Amino acid sequence: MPLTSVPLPDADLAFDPTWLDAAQADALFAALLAQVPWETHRIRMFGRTVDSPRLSCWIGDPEASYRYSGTRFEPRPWPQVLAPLRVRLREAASIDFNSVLANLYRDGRDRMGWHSDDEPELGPRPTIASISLGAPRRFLLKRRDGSGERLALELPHGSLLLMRGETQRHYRHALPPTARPVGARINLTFRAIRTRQQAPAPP
Ligand SMILES: O=C(O)CCC(=O)C(=O)O
Ligand SMILES: [Fe+2]
Repeated sequence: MPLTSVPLPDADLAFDPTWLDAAQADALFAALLAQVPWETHRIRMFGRTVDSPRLSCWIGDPEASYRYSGTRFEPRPWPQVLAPLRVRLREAASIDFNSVLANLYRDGRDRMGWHSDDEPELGPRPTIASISLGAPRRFLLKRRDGSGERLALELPHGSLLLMRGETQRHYRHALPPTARPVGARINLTFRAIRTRQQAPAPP
């Protein structure tokens, strides 16, 4: 299926529920589960540093280090299985993604709280390409201005969601826990990090 635009005011979302076919998605899920050095990231929440309620791994080109939630992450090298995906995404989104945050939600208790992907390294209008594998989970977007504008999207195995333009500026997103018995889910959020060489000169 082609990427189709998802209507949401002042956001720019494009979605393809079957971007990867089932066989590709199955193979990728199994390879990532086995090969990625999954770890518990420490994140800052309400002034305290706590364990993130999921497993993660920051992967990228050597210069693509990233600071989020008060911690600096040096990238792990790209696993082989992600190389063709990176090429295909570059064509689909016209962006040369140099890094990816991989997340493993072990079961329905693992989750991600409300946030925007608005770190300065991402630039003012970042494109983020989010691939979901494994158990389908609900992804929520909520407008930051308190107007109540919101959207829920079910992200199935093999789907691709692009968040572009002003989406991060106007919306937060979250992956809530679920009481339903669900299996593991892997999410890959490809990002283009501005490296020191590309950063604009200070005034
Ligand atoms: O798991 C997801 O679908 C979203 C993850 C996310 O928003 C993030 O890692 O920044
Ligand atoms: Fe995010």
